[in-house]
Amino acid sequence: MTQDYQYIQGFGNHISTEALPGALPYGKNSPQKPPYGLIPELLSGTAFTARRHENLRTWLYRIRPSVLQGAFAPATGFEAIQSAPLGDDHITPQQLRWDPMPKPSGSTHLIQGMVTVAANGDAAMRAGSAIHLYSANESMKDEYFYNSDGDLLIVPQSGELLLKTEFGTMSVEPTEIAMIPRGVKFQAELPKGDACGYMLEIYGNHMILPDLGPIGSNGLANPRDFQSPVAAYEERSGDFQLLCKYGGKFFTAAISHSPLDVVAWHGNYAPYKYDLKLFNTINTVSYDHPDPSIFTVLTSPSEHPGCANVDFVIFPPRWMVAEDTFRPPYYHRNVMSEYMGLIHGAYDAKPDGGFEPGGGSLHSCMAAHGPEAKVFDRASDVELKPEYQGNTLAFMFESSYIYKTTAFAMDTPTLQEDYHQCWQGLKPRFDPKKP
Ligand SMILES: O=C(O)Cc1cc(O)ccc1O
Ligand SMILES: [Fe+2]
Repeated sequence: MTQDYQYIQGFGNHISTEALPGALPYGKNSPQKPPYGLIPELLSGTAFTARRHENLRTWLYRIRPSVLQGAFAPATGFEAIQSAPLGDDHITPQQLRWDPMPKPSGSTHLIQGMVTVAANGDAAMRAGSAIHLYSANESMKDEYFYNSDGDLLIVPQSGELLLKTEFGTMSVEPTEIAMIPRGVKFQAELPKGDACGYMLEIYGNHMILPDLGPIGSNGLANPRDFQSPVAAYEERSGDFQLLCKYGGKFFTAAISHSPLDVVAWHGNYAPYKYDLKLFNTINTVSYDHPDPSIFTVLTSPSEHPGCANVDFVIFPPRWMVAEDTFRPPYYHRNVMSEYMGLIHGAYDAKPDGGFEPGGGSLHSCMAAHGPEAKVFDRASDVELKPEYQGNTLAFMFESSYIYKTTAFAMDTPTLQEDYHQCWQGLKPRFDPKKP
């Protein structure tokens, strides 16, 4: 049975939470003698001087400050995790698609089970993003991890992850997503065995909810449905390892206590989770196929207003009612690069095999794509009635910057060499005599 964890509702809130009563100092951040002898520590997610509405920071009240750790040394065993800028060896304009990744053979925890598919921008410049897959079969026990290079958006495809963080514990399962902000230390346990899924590492701006414009004040992902953990701490001593990714490289430091020793915290920089089942899906009730930006859950803005560093978009269960319309996604070429994954069910542009749960596709800048040939034929002739697309949950990481793929992505046997064939049977219907 899934244990219930406690959460605080709301996106971007200034939260106060304490695992022991009175652990938060009253009315000030750094008293000389904080309650319970705790030590205040500030975790900044934006520059001190970031504009107020973008400023993210949290005060942590912990048993030991984070400086109590050994010296970092390079860590091995994480070579599959790559960071931008990637080399140019694997650049291709080709449409790419992959089968699900095989499960690891040996014992593998979450971080050991990560492999990078593509990345753009530059981690050191805090611009762009990386797309990783994970497949794990073991809980992290004596290892804790934090990422200096970006936030981690975790999209489970199978299995539960119990994310024990400095801020408290979150359980995430398929249809839910979790965000672990840059710098937050955590450990992933697997309460129900094997787990796999996708991860978006965001080097650029933190994700926010998209503006709703004429939609009005409600809709899409509603802020109240996001959940941050309540404070929880462990006091644990032993020979542990603090793993860190910094500037694209992995490092490890010895640590003789659990860094998850935060007894209370207050602030607006915190991990959160969200259940995609709660997404309020808005779509046409007349004609034509709206751009998929209508399904944006979260967006990491670039410095160019309206254009994302990277968007997280979903294709949730929904009614299709458009009249006199080719209902599947239109054929298109996009300046934005589109990586798609499938959490469960089938995707309407590629329902006939090849795009499987756990698999992925990449249509990078200007790569032609759209429904496979059979879908084109079917959707061009089908009688248009209201239709519920129930068994589906696909998603897209969509970025302004070209994704470069990794050696893994291009050499893995899961890469489908014949992907482009799915379009080649398409027969033009052009008849100059039939306007
Ligand atoms: O390429 C895709 O399948 C994603 C997508 C879906 C859609 O409904 C419209 C445009 C688009 O890029
Ligand atoms: Fe597309």
